[in-house]
Amino acid sequence: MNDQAARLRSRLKQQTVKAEAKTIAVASGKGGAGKSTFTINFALQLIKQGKNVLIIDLDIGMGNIDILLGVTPKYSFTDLFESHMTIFDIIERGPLSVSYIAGGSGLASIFSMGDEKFSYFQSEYQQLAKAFDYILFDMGAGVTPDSLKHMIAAEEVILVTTPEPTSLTDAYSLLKHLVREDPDVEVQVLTNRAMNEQSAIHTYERLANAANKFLGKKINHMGAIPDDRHVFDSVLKQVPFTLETPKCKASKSMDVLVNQYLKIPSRKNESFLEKLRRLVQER
Ligand SMILES: Nc1ncnc2c1ncn2[C@@H]1O[C@H](COP(=O)(O)OP(=O)(O)OP(=O)(O)O)[C@@H](O)[C@H]1O
Repeated sequence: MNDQAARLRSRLKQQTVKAEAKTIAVASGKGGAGKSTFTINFALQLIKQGKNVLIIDLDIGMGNIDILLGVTPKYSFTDLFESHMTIFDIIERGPLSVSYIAGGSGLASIFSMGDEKFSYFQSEYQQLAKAFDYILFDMGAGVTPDSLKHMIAAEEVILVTTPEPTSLTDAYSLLKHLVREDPDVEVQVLTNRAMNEQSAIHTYERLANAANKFLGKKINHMGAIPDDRHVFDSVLKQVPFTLETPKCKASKSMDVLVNQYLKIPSRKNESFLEKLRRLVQER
């Protein structure tokens, strides 16, 4: 066990009984909507509010959380299963000590893995859920049967879309799949790269009206992040924009968004692990 893993474990031991982490899947229909950029900056804003946050990159093969964080991951979930490392051994740390795990193919195959591996995963994940307040899954773009199950196992899906019609159409298509899989899925829409507030509201309303009319589904608006040149610049520098330019338009909107988000009461029925277990049994 390395030093970092030992420190994480000891932090866990010092904690008294604490509610389990809220597991959130951040997804988008179309690639490039800003899902990874949002995930990182959302995590950092939550950390600034005193929360412990872990990001798990599930964008297999195309994951770019590490690049955006400027971190080179040594391990991934594959090492958990193949090399029998513990979950705390494979966690990397980024800015503001944000925790990060590269998903690798290890976690993607969760719905087809054997009982022994799944049972090991459950016991390790249980520890994660006790050590963190939020666990954010950065989902890959596109839809597979396994990624859909993964998303509905999460307590909430944050659906990132831009105002572009192609992004909205793909977001609706993902929503349709999610609702088919689980009509009760909790969805928060994040409008990214909005030119102004009106455009953000219009984008959300188009999606919400279609969801209501054709799927009978109510979705929520989490908020909007404007299109901001500082976001692009921060990606080039590999420094998250909320750290690089905390006063820019996009950072200010993240402040508002996170403050509002933390006021929403959690609607927890079933934990991620409970739901995952149920979905694995149904396979
Ligand atoms: N609010 C914004 N303002 C300006 N540019 C933005 C904004 N959000 C994202 N971008 C730009 O869009 C690019 C793509 O963002 P990001 O990598 O987060 O998308 P993604 O949805 O995770 O893509 P993929 O699914 O393909 O991994 C970023 O590199 C950044 O330059």
